[in-house]
Amino acid sequence: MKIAFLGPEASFTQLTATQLFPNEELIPKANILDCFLAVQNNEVDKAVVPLENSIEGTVSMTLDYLYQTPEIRVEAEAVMPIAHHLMIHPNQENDTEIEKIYSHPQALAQSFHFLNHNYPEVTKQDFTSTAAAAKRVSENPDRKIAAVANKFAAELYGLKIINDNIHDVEENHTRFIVISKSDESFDSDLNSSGKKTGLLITLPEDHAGGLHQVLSVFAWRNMNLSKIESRTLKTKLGNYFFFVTVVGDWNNVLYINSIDELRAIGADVKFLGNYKEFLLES
Ligand SMILES: O=C(O)C(=O)Cc1ccccc1
Repeated sequence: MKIAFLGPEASFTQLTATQLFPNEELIPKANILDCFLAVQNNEVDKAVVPLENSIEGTVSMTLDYLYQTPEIRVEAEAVMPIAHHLMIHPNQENDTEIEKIYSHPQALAQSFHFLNHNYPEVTKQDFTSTAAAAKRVSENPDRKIAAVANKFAAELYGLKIINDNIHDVEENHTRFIVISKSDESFDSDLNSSGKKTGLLITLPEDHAGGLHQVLSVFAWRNMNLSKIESRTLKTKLGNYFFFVTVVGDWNNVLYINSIDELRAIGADVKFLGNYKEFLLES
């Protein structure tokens, strides 16, 4: 089986994909869209992409492509502890005046206060992943640049860690999803905290109590929501869709009928799947 992931090697997504799929062929992709396209074009069977972080929140690209690619579903979630380190090329002295710091925007945001306090004048530049940033630093031994990435990236790309554990909140976790076109969910012996269901909901038309009506479909059935996030529909300022997750199995008629009731009140619903949440170790 082929599994795409947000690469290159030693990205946090690869660490996650390796734990979920230790015996499968893992294929690095340059960005999150390419992971979705690889699944859509049947180049791979599944892909692993980041969905949200406990400090920085949702990875909006992932939500957007879930919405924009109707045939793609979610097979599993995996939550992984995240530690960021600042690293430079070993040719550079430890006290080098760093001129630029590269990383994934989520990693720069998760380390914002540290970087702002210790490297206030240094330009921060977004990269497609932490590992891509580390790789770029390794390819430029003469430049005064640094990357925010994990310790495996430091090791793989031969970089020297000059500040470790620079994430602003010690408790830092990222949730990843496994996407595919399959209706089946992914199972494994890994630690799991249980099942949940992902839904994408668009409200009928703007009217008072519209969102309340949608939420009441879940409330009277005693369905517990663990996340609700609005995201722009990109049609017009002020138009949104909602990403909702419901705790538990999807095996009783009350839960199953909730989709019909949502559609009956005029909402558009995409069922992303009923899947396990796995808890990984770094
Ligand atoms: O950039 C990476 O290595 C990723 O896999 C995305 C990411 C970035 C920051 C925290 C968790 C995941």
